[in-house]
Amino acid sequence: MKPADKQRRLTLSVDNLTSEGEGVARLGRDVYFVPGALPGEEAEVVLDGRRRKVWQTRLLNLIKTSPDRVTPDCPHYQRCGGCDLQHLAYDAQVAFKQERVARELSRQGVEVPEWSAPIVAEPWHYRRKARLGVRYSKDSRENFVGFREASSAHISNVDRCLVLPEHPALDWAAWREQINRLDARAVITQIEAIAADNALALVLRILKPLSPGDEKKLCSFAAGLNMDGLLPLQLWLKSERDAPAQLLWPEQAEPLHHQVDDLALRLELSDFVQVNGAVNRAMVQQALHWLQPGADEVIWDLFAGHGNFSMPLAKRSQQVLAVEVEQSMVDSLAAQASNLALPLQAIQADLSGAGGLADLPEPDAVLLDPPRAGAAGVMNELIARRVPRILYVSCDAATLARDLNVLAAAGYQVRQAGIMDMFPQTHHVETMVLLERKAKRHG
Ligand SMILES: C[S@@+](CC[C@H](N)C(=O)[O-])C[C@H]1O[C@@H](n2cnc3c(N)ncnc32)[C@H](O)[C@@H]1O
Repeated sequence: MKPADKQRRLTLSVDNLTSEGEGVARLGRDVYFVPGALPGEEAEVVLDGRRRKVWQTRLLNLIKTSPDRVTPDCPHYQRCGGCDLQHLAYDAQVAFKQERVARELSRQGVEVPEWSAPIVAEPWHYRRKARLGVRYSKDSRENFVGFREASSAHISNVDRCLVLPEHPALDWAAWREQINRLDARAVITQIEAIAADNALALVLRILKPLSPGDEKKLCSFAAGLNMDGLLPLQLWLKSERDAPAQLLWPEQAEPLHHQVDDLALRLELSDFVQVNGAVNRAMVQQALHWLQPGADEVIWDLFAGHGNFSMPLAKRSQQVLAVEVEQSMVDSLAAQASNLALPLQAIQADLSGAGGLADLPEPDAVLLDPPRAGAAGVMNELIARRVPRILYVSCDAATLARDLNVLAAAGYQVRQAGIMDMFPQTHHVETMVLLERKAKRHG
């Protein structure tokens, strides 16, 4: 890009959104991405570089606005890298996500007979797990507590995050002040919040052990944040990435759990947990309803985590095999199933290949819920085993479409599909698809 281009201002008509929620405009043969602009809007922009034949731009001014535009509620919206769709009305966010997943599947030639109604819940204060960065600036002698900025690795201060639960212990301005009072103000690098159903755990990452004086200050701060009628607080310290966290306050803490399908599922601090409790509960119910696990059936739950799907499945079926790569989740899932005398076997295996599945008994149905990279490593095994029903839960529409395309080529048909708005105010979307193996025609 020539220096003169960098100054170039243009007026563009936005007619679409990228899968990341950025506006798309076309002028002649050129394509422009306009972050922050919506379809139907006319935007004055300045060019910001060219990547893979697409012009990146910076929005200067809106000449015409969309009726779907709303004023973002969060004062940190422009800088925080988190909620990138706050300028779009909530109903329109859901419609955009639905349209985007449908487009992705249809581009891969995957036919969906009918889309179920999206699963939605409260669009704010839904997030039960988040990690905030903490940084001490020697120059200004102040602490920053917040999220990483959208366009850099900087931590910008956040006072309150509107997608986290409303709780005094999640007042980051108060934490900033508190950390500034500690001798160890430069030693704390991160705060992780985990809002379970029975307690709110905050885990402070520290580079060095705290002095007894600092520990005392933190304990009395935590005690002041613990109020009747609110989730009880737990304060933990974690010194190294793989070291277990140590409880600092109170002296004893209840194990964390969250409610799914009448089960209080045990949650360890490091476990993966679906971030939106209400959407998760509805998602698990929909999965059970669509998959219809039979009492005499063998079900595989692949990428099982801490048993979000496999424990409810094990209440209904003869045998559930839950496969997960993280040994800690496998161990705690096995212990829980055994305590409740549920017919669940937890198996540690890396599913980037299908080796771990070779010795498992034939499944009547398989539920899989992989990370964003998808489940390419297990597709051939599912096809070779001629699994009759497959329920695929995905947080990435592109890898979902890729994997469904492989299953469709092997004779699977989509029976039901629907999106779940697990991450309101962001462009992220969760999708559930039920597939069945087509019966072979005879004669
Ligand atoms: C999207 S989470 C779903 C977890 C669980 N189904 C739930 O609903 O909470 C994906 C899970 O896959 C696990 N995972 C990631 N890569 C894996 C791999 N290569 N093999 C097996 N499990 C893997 C992660 O540890 C995580 O628990």
